[in-house]
Amino acid sequence: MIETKNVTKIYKNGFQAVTNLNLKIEKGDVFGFLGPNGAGKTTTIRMLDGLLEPTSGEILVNGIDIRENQTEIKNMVGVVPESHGYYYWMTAKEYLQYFNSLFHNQNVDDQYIDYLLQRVGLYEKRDVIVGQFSRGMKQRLGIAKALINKPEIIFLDEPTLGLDPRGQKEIQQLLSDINKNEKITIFITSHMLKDIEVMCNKVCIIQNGVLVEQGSIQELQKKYLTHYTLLIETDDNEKAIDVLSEIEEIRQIDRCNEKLEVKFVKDLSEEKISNVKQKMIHKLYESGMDMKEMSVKTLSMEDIFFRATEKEA
Ligand SMILES: Nc1ncnc2c1ncn2[C@@H]1O[C@H](COP(=O)(O)OP(=O)(O)OP(=O)(O)O)[C@@H](O)[C@H]1O
Repeated sequence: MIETKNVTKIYKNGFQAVTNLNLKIEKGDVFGFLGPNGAGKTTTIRMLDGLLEPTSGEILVNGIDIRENQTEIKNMVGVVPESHGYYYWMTAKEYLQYFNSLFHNQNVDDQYIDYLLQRVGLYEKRDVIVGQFSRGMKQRLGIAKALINKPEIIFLDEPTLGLDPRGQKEIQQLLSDINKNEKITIFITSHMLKDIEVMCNKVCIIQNGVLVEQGSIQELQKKYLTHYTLLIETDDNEKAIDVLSEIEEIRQIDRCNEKLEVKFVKDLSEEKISNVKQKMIHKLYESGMDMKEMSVKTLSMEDIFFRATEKEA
């Protein structure tokens, strides 16, 4: 749906914020765009939604170069405004009516505006001025604004910034619902890695304007968790370390709070992994111990982010 080919942005002062970026966002994705401060995320999102022109490279939306058919692109894309984009003296309803009037081709009626207000949970507040809205309410209104032209994709730059945990969860839920029910593709930048983990099926990590990783969260977990690792708990973890260390397929055992992190040697087949697990249970049992808990360790988005960005730093 959106593809960038070698997109580079050099600002007027000569600073190169983005270098040869190749992104691929498919229809239906919730695409998480991550990177440390100053990595080039806002620069990229502004180029994708047409607010900033790349210095070189191409941005294709459904195969169309965004420079070639700006009106069509404008109708396909919804942008959630940054906080300073709000019109404080308008009511929520007037605000949406105003943005609707900007889309001459595709004017929708008041009923749709009411529907949108309901969709984002602001119908009861439709006649309250935006200046009196909390941050979370403004963010929800921004999402309604992005949906006014019935877009195929919406862009959000840090949608949960400054929201309390409940507000963050509400926005996560709203965006996930919009993706599933309205089938809208979502492109999101966030430093809240939990947001990304909960919502996104695909992520891209950039650093210093250069792409470091792109793929599904599962693909990245597989890539960065090089050794199959179990988290186990026994009734005597110290003794268990001695007993399990005798198993040749176990490479390392570390204490991890109440648990033990048991790392297997690399490249074991599924069958072999299953055998090793049996061997562990058996050995513990022989030594008079019980396996109280056993689970497979997976990497969090935070683990992946740190590993991906420290490699390049
Ligand atoms: N108008 C500009 N002129 C020159 N340099 C700029 C301009 N805007 C941004 N930059 C620089 O480009 C780099 C990337 O900025 P950008 O805002 O895209 O990063 P970001 O990943 O969104 O950062 P953050 O997570 O802090 O929001 C930064 O070093 C920034 O200082």
